[in-house]
Amino acid sequence: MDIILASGSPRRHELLAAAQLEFSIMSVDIDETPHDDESPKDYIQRMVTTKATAAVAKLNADHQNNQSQLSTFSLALNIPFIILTADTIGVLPDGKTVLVKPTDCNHAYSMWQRMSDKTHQVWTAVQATQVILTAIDKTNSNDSISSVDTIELQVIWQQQIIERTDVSFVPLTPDMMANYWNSGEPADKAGGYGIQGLAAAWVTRINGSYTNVVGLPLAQTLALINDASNGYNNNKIKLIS
Ligand SMILES: Cc1cn([C@H]2C[C@H](O)[C@@H](COP(=O)(O)OP(=O)(O)OP(=O)(O)O)O2)c(=O)[nH]c1=O
Repeated sequence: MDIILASGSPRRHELLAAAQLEFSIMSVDIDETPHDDESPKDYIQRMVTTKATAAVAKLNADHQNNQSQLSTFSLALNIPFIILTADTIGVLPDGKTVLVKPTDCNHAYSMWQRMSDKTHQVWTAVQATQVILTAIDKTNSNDSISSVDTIELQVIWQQQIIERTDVSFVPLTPDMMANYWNSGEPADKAGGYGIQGLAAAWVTRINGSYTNVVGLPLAQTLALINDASNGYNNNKIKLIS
């Protein structure tokens, strides 16, 4: 089943490629600001759902404007495919504080000081959204002239997983934090660090999936993709709308 990874994360591209899966890539741009007092679970589920909705809307809009990425993805009518979206956050030991990408140096320092010499968690949510390209009859019942059928993506199934990994840090000194910020690596990463990069020196141990920390729990994502493919093939999936 064709897969579109709706993500701008180079780490996610690399991880899915490591699974030797064929997939296409598109990016979506959404507001990732957490709501006040939003729980980590509510936030991360909202993120992957919003990214999936934005991806479907972008593909439909491009198609309507005849700039169809659908043709780019050579998607066929009535053949389902999967849109994968993901979101990674840090969660402090209080179980409530969400750690996203740092807005600036001070924000990074404030997160790191609360992670220093402690164990936090990294959560990644992944959503598989199965869509199908269908011809929609837009006949207007108020007049006898039916408009030309249009082709639209319809969601027929979606499922989310959330994977959690414990990550323990060494005590962080001001020099360690300053040097790391100046490396430029923290800017585009949840919690302001990359375990696969220079921050590997900060990690004493993890408990759980390593790829989940990097941004895509690979074994679990492959199981989700299989669920979607097998579900459709075994006619377990009914059209949602
Ligand atoms: C904790 C951690 C996060 N990250 C990255 C993974 C994600 O790319 C990023 C979390 O931000 P996300 O918003 O999850 O992802 P993104 O904005 O990079 O990409 P998109 O929303 O388009 O899918 O942090 C690492 O690379 N290494 C790490 O150790």
